[in-house]
Amino acid sequence: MSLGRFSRLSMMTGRNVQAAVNMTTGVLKYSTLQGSSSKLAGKVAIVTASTDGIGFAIARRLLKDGASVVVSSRKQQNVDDAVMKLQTEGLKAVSGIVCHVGKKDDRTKLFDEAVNKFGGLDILISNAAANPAVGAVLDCDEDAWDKIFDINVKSAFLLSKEALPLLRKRGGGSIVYVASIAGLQPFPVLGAYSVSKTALLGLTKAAAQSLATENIRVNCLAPGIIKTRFAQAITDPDASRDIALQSIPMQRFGVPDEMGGVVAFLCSEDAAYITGETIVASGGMQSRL
Ligand SMILES: NC(=O)c1ccc[n+]([C@@H]2O[C@H](COP(=O)([O-])OP(=O)(O)OC[C@H]3O[C@@H](n4cnc5c(N)ncnc54)[C@H](O)[C@@H]3O)[C@@H](O)[C@H]2O)c1
Repeated sequence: MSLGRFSRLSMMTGRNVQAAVNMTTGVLKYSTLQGSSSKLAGKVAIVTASTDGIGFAIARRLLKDGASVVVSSRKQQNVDDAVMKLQTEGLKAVSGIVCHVGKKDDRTKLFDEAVNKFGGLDILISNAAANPAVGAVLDCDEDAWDKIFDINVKSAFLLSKEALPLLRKRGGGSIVYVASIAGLQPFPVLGAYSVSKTALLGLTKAAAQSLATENIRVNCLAPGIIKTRFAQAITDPDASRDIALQSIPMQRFGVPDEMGGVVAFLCSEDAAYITGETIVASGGMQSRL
């Protein structure tokens, strides 16, 4: 039967299921969206900076696994485009709102969106990051240092704090910080950024300890070099690409979907006994602290 004879209906019984009806026979045929499961069915997630790159891939994977997801970033147009793109893929349980993670009002609206659209919150993914300074850590000027720590660390801390009442209401939940392999082994040219990511490893452990008895798990993803706009300066020019590839045993850069899979695992029941951990996904790049 050719697909052309079917009209596609999305969202029949769940977010992971595509339904197609044969217009001649009226017979309904269901198929599961590629790479999807229902491991996160009934869960509500917020992903910051999720209209592009790793954040978008995380949002898409959580949706495919059955969660309802609020996507966000600083520009309304990017939010609208991301929501449209996901809905076009049949992932209808998505909502979007502008959120600059450094602005309290925006964070409040982000949480309100999850509550108003989907009834609560189970999963917080803190993914936003800024890096206005390139160079050795002690060459970083104060303004750049403050911006890096405001966005990469303080916002992750505040988002977690503000999410707690909602997670507690649901009897538990999952928080995942997106750090970097540079947080374990500083990149010389990303000095201050690397230190900010090291702080997230500490926040993961400290928050996980204090929330462990409340069924709220806190974990961290440390990506290696992943092909996104953020990493273009490394992955695009021939010279830097070749040098970077030499440091990766798998001899290739990661792709955002590979990060989405790790985060979805950390948020799922498969990771029910995992908290306070950082998972490095780097193609084997050396990582130590
Ligand atoms: N791409 C890589 O190689 C790589 C490696 C390790 C870690 N990471 C981390 O992964 C995460 C996602 O990065 P990416 O590679 O997808 O690049 P990206 O540029 O798509 O993601 C970073 C996002 O953060 C957003 N952002 C910056 N300031 C913000 C603010 N105040 N409020 C809301 N959003 C803000 C940016 O607009 C951008 O969309 C980041 O935390 C980054 O540090 C990326």
